[in-house]
Amino acid sequence: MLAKERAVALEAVQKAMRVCRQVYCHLRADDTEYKSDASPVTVADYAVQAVVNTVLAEAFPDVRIVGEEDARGLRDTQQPQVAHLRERITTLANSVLESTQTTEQLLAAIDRGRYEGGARGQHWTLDPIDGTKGFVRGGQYAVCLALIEDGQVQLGVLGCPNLPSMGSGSPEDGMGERGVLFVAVRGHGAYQRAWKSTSEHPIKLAASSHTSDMADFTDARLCESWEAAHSDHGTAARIRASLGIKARPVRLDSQCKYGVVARGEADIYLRLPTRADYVEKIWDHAAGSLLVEEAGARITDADGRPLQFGHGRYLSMNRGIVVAHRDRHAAVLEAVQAQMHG
Ligand SMILES: Nc1ncnc2c1ncn2[C@@H]1O[C@H](COP(=O)(O)O)[C@@H](O)[C@H]1OP(=O)(O)O
Ligand SMILES: [Mg+2]
Ligand SMILES: [Mg+2]
Ligand SMILES: [Mg+2]
Repeated sequence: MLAKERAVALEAVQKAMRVCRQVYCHLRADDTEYKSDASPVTVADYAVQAVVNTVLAEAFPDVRIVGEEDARGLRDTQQPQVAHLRERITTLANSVLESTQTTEQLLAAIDRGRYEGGARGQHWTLDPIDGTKGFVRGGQYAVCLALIEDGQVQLGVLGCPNLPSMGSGSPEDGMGERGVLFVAVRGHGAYQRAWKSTSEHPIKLAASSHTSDMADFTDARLCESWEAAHSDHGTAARIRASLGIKARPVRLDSQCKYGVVARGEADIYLRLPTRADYVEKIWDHAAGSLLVEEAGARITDADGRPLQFGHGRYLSMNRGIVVAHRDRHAAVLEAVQAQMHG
């Protein structure tokens, strides 16, 4: 069951987490730049994509990768900031790679992520740091790697360096031992494991239906994006009220939200469109979508359709995300549709 792909993906994400830990809360002003869509990208995003793509290419020489970042902005060495970024990326990536790579080799590795994806065959998708805003702000973030075959996610690995291990404090409050690795293989369950050593026994995960009474959502816990620009918090509040949910929402950056649903710490994840022109990217959801499915939850878009990963780099056939335990999903979706189209 994809034993080699699983082992290589875990090794790549563990190395990536070590890069993130070196930079997290130690970002320098010139470690971050802003892309044409005004979204941030840091030396860690680039270094992680270089590391993961290098590890994948060593194991699978003709590997195809749909990665969020590319090296176009890193080639004009006349720019002082570009020279700084190249130097930091090279130092960070080589601090975790087995064999030292030149800057040019690392930029070429970053650019291995330019595959366009599609409905046939096998490719990986990587968000080197999902929730870069959270990473820069000191919140949650995740390294997200998935293997897609004929448009269906078969393997997902989420590295969450700042998420508390099970039950040791809330993801929001910064207490307790931190750092977990989630892994799921289609048909073989969802697991959480320690991220530093692979020896510790993995914990099998199960999403929560939160109460046996299927009609009662009073004690349900809902998670959503920290960033109000990324998910419609107002409509989500109306949906919570219509379901009778009492608790305030847990707001977290990144695909960590899939992890807390998979391990039963949240019951519902809603991601409601804020802009008509925004299309979700496959790297923002592939790994987490399999994790929650293998933990017993159901994931659809806001129209109740399965996520479609076979249309290239974007989830162009889907709008919004609705995740809940498979026995609760229909009732949650009904409440979503009533508020979105009511
Ligand atoms: N308008 C938007 N709607 C949904 N997601 C968005 C929007 N703008 C950015 N994002 C993406 O949200 C992701 C983080 O999710 P979360 O808010 O749950 O932490 C980022 O990958 C970011 O993509 P990008 O990095 O391209 O800006
Ligand atoms: Mg980004
Ligand atoms: Mg992302
Ligand atoms: Mg990203």
